[in-house]
Amino acid sequence: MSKSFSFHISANDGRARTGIVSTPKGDIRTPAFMPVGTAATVKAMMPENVRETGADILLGNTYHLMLRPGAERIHNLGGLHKFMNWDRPILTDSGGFQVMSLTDLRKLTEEGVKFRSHIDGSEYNLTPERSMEIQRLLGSDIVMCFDECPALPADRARINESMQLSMRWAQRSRDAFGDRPGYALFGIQQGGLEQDFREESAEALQKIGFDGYAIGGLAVGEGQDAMFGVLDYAPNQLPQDKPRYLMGVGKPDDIVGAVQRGVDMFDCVLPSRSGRTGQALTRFGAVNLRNARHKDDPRPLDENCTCPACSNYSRAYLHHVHKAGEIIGSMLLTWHNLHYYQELMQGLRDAIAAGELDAFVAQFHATRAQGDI
Ligand SMILES: O=c1[nH]cnc2cc3nc(NCCN4CCOCC4)[nH]c3cc12
Ligand SMILES: [Zn+2]
Repeated sequence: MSKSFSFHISANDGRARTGIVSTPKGDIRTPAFMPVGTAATVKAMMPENVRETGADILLGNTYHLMLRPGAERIHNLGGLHKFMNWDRPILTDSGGFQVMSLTDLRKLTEEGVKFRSHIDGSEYNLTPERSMEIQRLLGSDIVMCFDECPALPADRARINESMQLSMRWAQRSRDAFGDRPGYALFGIQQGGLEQDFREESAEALQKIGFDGYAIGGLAVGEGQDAMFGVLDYAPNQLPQDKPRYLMGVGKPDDIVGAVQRGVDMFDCVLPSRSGRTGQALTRFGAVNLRNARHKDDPRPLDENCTCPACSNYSRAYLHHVHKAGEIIGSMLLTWHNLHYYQELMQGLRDAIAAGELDAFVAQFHATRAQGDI
């Protein structure tokens, strides 16, 4: 186990890279997908089973945990790893994005964001300094800067104003984080869909200096074409020897396209959230198990998948338990979806290492074009 935080790239294929992020809590194979453990749990999954799907790292949400059960409480109980029984790396977001997307009553100033809890209405004041303190109390291994992610569409003036604020907050986050060997602080690039603002943001972040760099401000409704348009240049604006993390992404084809463009780390609620709604994410694309066409189907969801859902149950059973609202329905499809995502990441890592990414991507799209039979 490494005592410090480091990133080693073992192979490149075009702009894509594969490697290892080493942390004192364990290694993270990249390209990596981080399951989202919002309220100290990856919903419907035991942590040992999340590990079984192949996850090296989880994401925790500062906003949710600060409201309930509280950062000081988790700290006093031994920290988030002990609290949720996950002893490998945890990345926590800074809370800013959730405040803006989950609360109505809020006030944004230079200082930070004042808001009322969506749970009990109590008032909070989240600043770069408080966000760093919360993530330290949680024991997060990779801490995210406190930033502002502007809602799109927004005019250039608004995007620039928001990016400049986020850069000032990045400096305050860096100053408040302090010197914590073994723990990492990632900066977050902003700038909307504007290449010049993103360049300016990347330069500002590099001047401050971070252990990794996230690409923020995307997956906020701009659509895949616009997102890929930004990814055609944004990863290259960031240091090539540090991890690049695309926040909130995404669907399997989003991830494949972003890996091709040089992104190393991902997080998204999609595989776990859709697992609870009866949507399976497979090699063939999305399959809605609530659809009546599965009612009498004795076949597995995917005969090539080795997850418990595909190994031991029929489509008919998955259809039944989702229609009946049985808890096992969420368990099985969440497990399958996370297993599929990790299998996709492993396939990408292997393809990059073998210099065969183009062939892998062609096969990925060809299989999806067949659709679900
Ligand atoms: O700039 C950002 N800064 C800090 N956190 C973020 C989180 C983010 N999450 C998304 N998109 C999430 C999209 N999800 C897709 C699945 O359904 C729920 C929403 N975009 C994001 C941007 C940022
Ligand atoms: Zn499966």
